[in-house]
Amino acid sequence: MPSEFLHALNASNDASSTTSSPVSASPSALIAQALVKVGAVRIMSEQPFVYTSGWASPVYVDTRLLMSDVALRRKLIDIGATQIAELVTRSGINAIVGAESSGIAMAAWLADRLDLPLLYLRKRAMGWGTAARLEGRLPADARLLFIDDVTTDARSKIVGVSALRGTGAQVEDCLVILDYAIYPKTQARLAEHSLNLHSLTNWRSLCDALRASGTLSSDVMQNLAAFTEDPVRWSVENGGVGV
Ligand SMILES: O=P(O)(O)OC[C@H]1O[C@H](OP(=O)(O)OP(=O)(O)O)[C@H](O)[C@@H]1O
Ligand SMILES: O=C(O)c1cc(=O)[nH]c(=O)[nH]1
Repeated sequence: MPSEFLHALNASNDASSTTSSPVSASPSALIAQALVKVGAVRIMSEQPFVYTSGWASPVYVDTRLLMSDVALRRKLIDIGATQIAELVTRSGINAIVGAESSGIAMAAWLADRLDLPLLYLRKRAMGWGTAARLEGRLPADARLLFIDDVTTDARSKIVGVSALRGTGAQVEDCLVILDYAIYPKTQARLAEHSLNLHSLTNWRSLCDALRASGTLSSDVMQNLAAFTEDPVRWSVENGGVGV
């Protein structure tokens, strides 16, 4: 992560920065506002962010900041639990798996709220056998919901879900806090692996929340618009990967 960035909005302990949300705001808009409010949306100043996957981007969303704000975290869990409760019942999901590292806290809170067993999936194996990346105990006839913080192109979700399926568990659903939902071929990639991606918010909702915050200059807004329009081209032109 580059050292220079500006926070998109003041941190949440600045009570004067609190803005009321319209009663009709969608869950996606509410989560986006919470991320902006907690200062989780970082916009590049000089150097682009380069994600672990190699994409260069003008934005980095640190959803982990929500962990430390009790009121916003509760709002996140309320919305997340409401959104997935029906899916859990309908699909017979009987355990939740968090992705190391940023998915674990969210997975734990949701598992607790929904009275479901919790496991987490390591990035690398520690131990032996098909469950070497998995911590916790799978229930019988495991049917899992995989939870992570963010998705760009979904490649790491597919790798994670393949590992989970290798244990014999059924996994058809994945939940993230933020799905950028602008990277090409993501839907086709998910469909090819029979994986449904559910998200609590997306980049377009975040853009709306950023715009409403009134903190970004027109140059920054233009740069974000170019990224939104073509994130692959933006990445390549700024030293990141293109596929
Ligand atoms: O490939 P995608 O599905 O689009 O998702 C991108 C993943 O990359 C990041 O995690 P990272 O590997 O940096 O791990 P972290 O959770 O430890 O930050 C991010 O938190 C997502 O988990
Ligand atoms: O893809 C990533 O690595 C990534 C992007 C982002 O905005 N936030 C994050 O935590 N990870």
